[in-house]
Amino acid sequence: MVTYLDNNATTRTDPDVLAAMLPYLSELYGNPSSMHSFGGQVGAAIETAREQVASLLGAEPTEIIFNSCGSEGNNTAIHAALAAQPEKRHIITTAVEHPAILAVCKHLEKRGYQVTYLSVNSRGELDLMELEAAMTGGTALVTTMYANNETGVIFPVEQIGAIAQSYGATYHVDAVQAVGKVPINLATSPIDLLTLSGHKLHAPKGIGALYVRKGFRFRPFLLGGHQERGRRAGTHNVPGIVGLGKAAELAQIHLAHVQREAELRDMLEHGILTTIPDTVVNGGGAPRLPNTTNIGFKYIEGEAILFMLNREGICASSGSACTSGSLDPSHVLTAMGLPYTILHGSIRFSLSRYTTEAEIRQVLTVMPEIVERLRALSPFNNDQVEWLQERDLAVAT
Ligand SMILES: Cc1ncc(COP(=O)(O)O)c(C=O)c1O
Ligand code: FES
Repeated sequence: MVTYLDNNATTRTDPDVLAAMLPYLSELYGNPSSMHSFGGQVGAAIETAREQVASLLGAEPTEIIFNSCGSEGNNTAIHAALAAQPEKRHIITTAVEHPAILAVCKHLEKRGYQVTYLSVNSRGELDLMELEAAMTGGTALVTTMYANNETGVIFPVEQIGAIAQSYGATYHVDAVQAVGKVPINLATSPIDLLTLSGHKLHAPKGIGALYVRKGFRFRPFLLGGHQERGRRAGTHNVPGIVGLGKAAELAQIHLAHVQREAELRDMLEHGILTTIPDTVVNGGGAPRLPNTTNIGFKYIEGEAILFMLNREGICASSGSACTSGSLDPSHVLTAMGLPYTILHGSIRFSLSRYTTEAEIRQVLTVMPEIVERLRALSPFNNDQVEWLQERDLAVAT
């Protein structure tokens, strides 16, 4: 068994979710769009799932569109917001978004759109004055994450939405990391569009949903059949949808106990910071998700720590799974203006409701020795540490 502390990359499918899905992978294989009642009974299960997801978000079932993943939700939301106000050609986003937002924005810049990338401070927080200053009558869309996948830092979405609304811009929130970890009530919020992804909340991979506020002039992204009331073509992923519904129901129950995850996360942070010198929690001073910690270990490479942890059966990450194939430092930590040694020596632990105290103790037992060994081996000998400290100072100013 592994000690799995990479839940922001993906989560284990809850056994109850799997059990709810199984009939739809076997005997209940009908197509919900068919005229016969064999397919129709499957349609009823989809509507139950829609209610379950809506309930977790404080939304109405008709405001939920099922799709394939968070990336699809983000692409669709940007497309829909621009189509709703085609005369407006300006988008505001942040420098720390997931690639499923940033890559779309880069693409749109090539197509003539103007994109503003809001900066963050060293704690990963936005400056709402910078947002206000960037807003114009030509701003079609403000799109920000709810919580950052690498640091867990939470953005003030209600305030951002109020500003967007006052300029007549659509507000989209990438809530892939937030749903199931913090309470969300869309009934009373200025959010127009919101993305979620099943595999981050104990449903399987390949299922997601987009919330579209009632009355929003929505244009579909995938064209074809009339599924999802003409808003997303493609035969329904019935088992995935049923699983997402069950996962949403369980997440709602779990939200009441999420404090336990925060306590284990704090225990991990505190243990590392007090036993290992030259360590820092990235985004530590900001409001954060209860399950995430991103810790910088100065003078060593994050990848080397991950390698050593892996040999102990411990799964962590150096950032988002999408970009971890590259050795470039994280764009999120870079945007926070962190010094060179932290940029290269940071790793993320992300917990879930399955995380146990014994697992946290295991990490706390092995970590000091791993860091000590790597620092002893580090090409940054003491002279270079001094050189790096100078470089950090130069970068920080
Ligand atoms: C903040 C954020 N947005 C979007 C995504 C993409 O979700 P999916 O993997 O379902 O496409 C992720 C997943 O890593 C994420 O963390
Ligand atoms: S989709 Fe986000 S890390 Fe891969």
